[in-house]
Amino acid sequence: MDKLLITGGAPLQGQVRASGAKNAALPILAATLLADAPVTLGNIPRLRDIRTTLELLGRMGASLSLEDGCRVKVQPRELTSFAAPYELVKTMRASILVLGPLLARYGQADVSLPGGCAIGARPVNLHIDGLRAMGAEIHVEGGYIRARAQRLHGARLVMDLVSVTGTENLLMAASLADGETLIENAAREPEVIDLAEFLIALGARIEGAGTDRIHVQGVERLGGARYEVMPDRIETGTFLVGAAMTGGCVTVTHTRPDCLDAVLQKLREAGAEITVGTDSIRLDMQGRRPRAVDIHTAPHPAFPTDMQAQFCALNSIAEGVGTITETIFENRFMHVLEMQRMGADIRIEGNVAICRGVERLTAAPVMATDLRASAGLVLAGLVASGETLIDRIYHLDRGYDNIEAKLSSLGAAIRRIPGAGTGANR
Ligand SMILES: CC(=O)N[C@H]1[C@@H](OP(=O)(O)OP(=O)(O)OC[C@H]2O[C@@H](n3ccc(=O)[nH]c3=O)[C@H](O)[C@@H]2O)O[C@H](CO)[C@@H](O)[C@@H]1O
Ligand SMILES: C=C(OP(=O)(O)O)C(=O)O
Repeated sequence: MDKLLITGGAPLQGQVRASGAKNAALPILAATLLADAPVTLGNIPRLRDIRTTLELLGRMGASLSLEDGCRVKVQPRELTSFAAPYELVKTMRASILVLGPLLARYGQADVSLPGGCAIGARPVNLHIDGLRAMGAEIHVEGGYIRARAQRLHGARLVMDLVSVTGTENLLMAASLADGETLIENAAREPEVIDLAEFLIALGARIEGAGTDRIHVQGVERLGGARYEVMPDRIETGTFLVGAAMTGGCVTVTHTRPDCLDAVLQKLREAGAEITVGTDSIRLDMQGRRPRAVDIHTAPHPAFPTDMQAQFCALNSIAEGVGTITETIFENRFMHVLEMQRMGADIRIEGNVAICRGVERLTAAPVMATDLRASAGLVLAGLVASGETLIDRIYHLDRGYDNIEAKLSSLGAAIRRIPGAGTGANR
């Protein structure tokens, strides 16, 4: 297994380009199952989850080709399999996203219960309940969701709680269902809007994406389209936090400032000077130490849980005390234990982490436990004195496009140490 070795101390300086968003690219790739004409997708990030998804769709019989590393061409073809097998999707949460499209277009799906980051129980009851309300027969047995439907029909779906992939699955299914669907208490995440815009480009009739009430009028067929995936707001935010923690100055280009309001607000509170352009964000810390901030994660447009670990890292070296309240996932403080090993003064009380900033973290061997925990540890390593060795970075490779090259280009001393049989990890 590959590891990352980071020598802390260098301020991040310069310009870095945001990649396409993992959490938009994955549902959009799943949605190509709905199209009956060629699709070309641009701005696909180079990530392990993307490769897994391409392999999954390929094994089902879909014809996909990856060009220049970031463009995917899909030719319409009848599928030969409607299964997402456990051995392939066990590492990836987003595999659940093929359920809605397979049912809506082919009337059958056998999808392994998804894996992904171990940050909580993460049930998929809302996906299943919604599809049942649209006429599907669904059994969960042997770790698989086995679903069948003649043709899905529209329904009024009231989501018990806000679910991003739940909303996305139901949105895709409703696009080809018979009649009208209303999704109430829908997720408002920008990635849901991106998926809706892609579906609309294919010919879907969707109104209200980005609000908590999405209205879909099912159509008979969906055609082809060319579409550019939105930039990754979480990757963008991660680089900005890195700049804030190291007292540096970084401009992230090819990004979407409008999707990062809550994060930018917290960075300003931490003392950063932020300049927003049309598609760029510049953060200048002018060598200052950040001030600790209070964070409360919640569905968009509130503060994203996927930025929580990075702000935990920031608070760990900030001036003062900051509390972090995690309301989305019940087990998303795994990074705290590792940061404590680096000298962070963080106490966990239920779903609140109370961080008292220390002057300096000290390097230690640490273990990445999930994707954003890994990102938090990388940021901690950038400011720790000495050499931090991060193990199990396959989590990081699921969601960050070449993070060590991008951070190196900003002046960080970071390098990958290939493990035995390497290359396969990335
Ligand atoms: C691939 C992808 O886009 N992943 C993102 C997506 O995950 P994901 O879509 O899995 O997260 P959800 O929005 O569904 O989860 C929110 C909460 O709802 C619960 N829940 C969800 C579905 C369900 O059927 N039943 C249920 O109880 C979950 O356990 C969690 O506590 O949104 C999360 C919340 O912004 C992000 O952290 C993930 O990066
Ligand atoms: C939790 C995440 O990913 P996933 O839902 O794919 O596990 C994430 O992107 O932070």
